[in-house]
Amino acid sequence: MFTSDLTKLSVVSRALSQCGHFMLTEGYNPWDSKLERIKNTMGDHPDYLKLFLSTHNFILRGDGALPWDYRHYIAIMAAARHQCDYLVDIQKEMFLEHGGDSAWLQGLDCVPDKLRSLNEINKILAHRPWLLCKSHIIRLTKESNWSLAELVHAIVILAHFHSLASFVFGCGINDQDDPDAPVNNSKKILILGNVEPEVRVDQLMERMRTLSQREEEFSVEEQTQRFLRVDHRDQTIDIENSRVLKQTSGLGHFIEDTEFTYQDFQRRGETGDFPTFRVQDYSWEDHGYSLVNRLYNDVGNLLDAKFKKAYNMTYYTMGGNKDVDTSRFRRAIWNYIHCVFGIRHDDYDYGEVNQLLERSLKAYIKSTCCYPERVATRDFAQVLAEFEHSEKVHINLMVQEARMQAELLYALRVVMNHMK
Ligand SMILES: CC(C)C[C@H](N)C(=O)O
Repeated sequence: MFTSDLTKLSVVSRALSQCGHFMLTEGYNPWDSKLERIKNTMGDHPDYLKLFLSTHNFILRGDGALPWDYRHYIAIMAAARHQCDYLVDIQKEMFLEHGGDSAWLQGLDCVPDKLRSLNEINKILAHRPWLLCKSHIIRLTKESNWSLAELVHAIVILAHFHSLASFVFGCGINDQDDPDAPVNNSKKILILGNVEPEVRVDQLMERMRTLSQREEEFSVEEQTQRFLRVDHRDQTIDIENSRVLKQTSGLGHFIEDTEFTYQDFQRRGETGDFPTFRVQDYSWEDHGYSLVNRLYNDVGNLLDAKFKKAYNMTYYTMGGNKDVDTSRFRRAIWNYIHCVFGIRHDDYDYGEVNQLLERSLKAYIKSTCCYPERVATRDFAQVLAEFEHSEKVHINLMVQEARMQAELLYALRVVMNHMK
């Protein structure tokens, strides 16, 4: 074993012992060997890992409205939406270990109606969270007997496992043993076509410097156009994604309506039915955080710490360069992820996204967020050739957290409207 591996292992075990607080459940070790891959990959970023484990253990093991078998089954439903057999297998084991009825593992037809009724919001939150509306909440609470506390717990588990599936596929954890592994009987097609870097790291750093010296102001109209253009220029990303073979998932019994997938923001704009979500009107800090804390113990604090860490984390490095202020690059990534889910930060100049994120990086990020099951291990290896491995993992952590926050923002805004 190399010294760097040993160092990594010791930070991972330190992080684990520090969050033991949530793990002390009699005779229970949630970290079976399969989860080693996630821990080792996240172990590049030990401060983040610690916060991730605290939340993960809390939503599965801590105080909360839902019984344990429900928690694991909901996790299975969420991971199955993205065909993530790696996470589904782990959660199936845990479901059985905690007294779950093995008949339920035959599929949604065999679970109580209450659990099955979550299928609709699982699907919507995973692929088109902007479609969620009050009537979904009313149906679940009135017809299917969900209390709001139970429902918010379920929503947090769903969002957590959808975004964890993004991390698992984005970092190539699902098929780590064989990068060309056939997934669900079909061969993955690489999302990144030509992977020659379009922008070299030194050019990128130069662009960041230029942007930070600039003091241009744009009209509101121009700002809106820039937001709309971010994704418009990259319509081909979706076309390429739709070319990827339709997979016949072996997990189809845990989900319904398998054809329902992400729909591009731009196309949504054309129908005009779903306006942009403006963070100024409903933000995590001012609204989501306190609402989730109110309905589900203190989970808001855990989530908040994790979001902040993922957003602010920096080592001031970029592809072998030191002392680099990377904040503009990281902000462009975070805001681009929100943008693909139709979320806009009014005070941000979206022109920066197109200047700082090359097309292949956008394709990789968008696919990891919206179609994680189509991302192959080779995509991780090939994207951003000049960057360090740990920097690519860092980007995947941002994908995971920004995506989770986007899902929660849509869901919690609807819950708030329902409570008015
Ligand atoms: C995503 C990476 C380029 C982040 C960079 N290594 C930093 O420390 O800020």
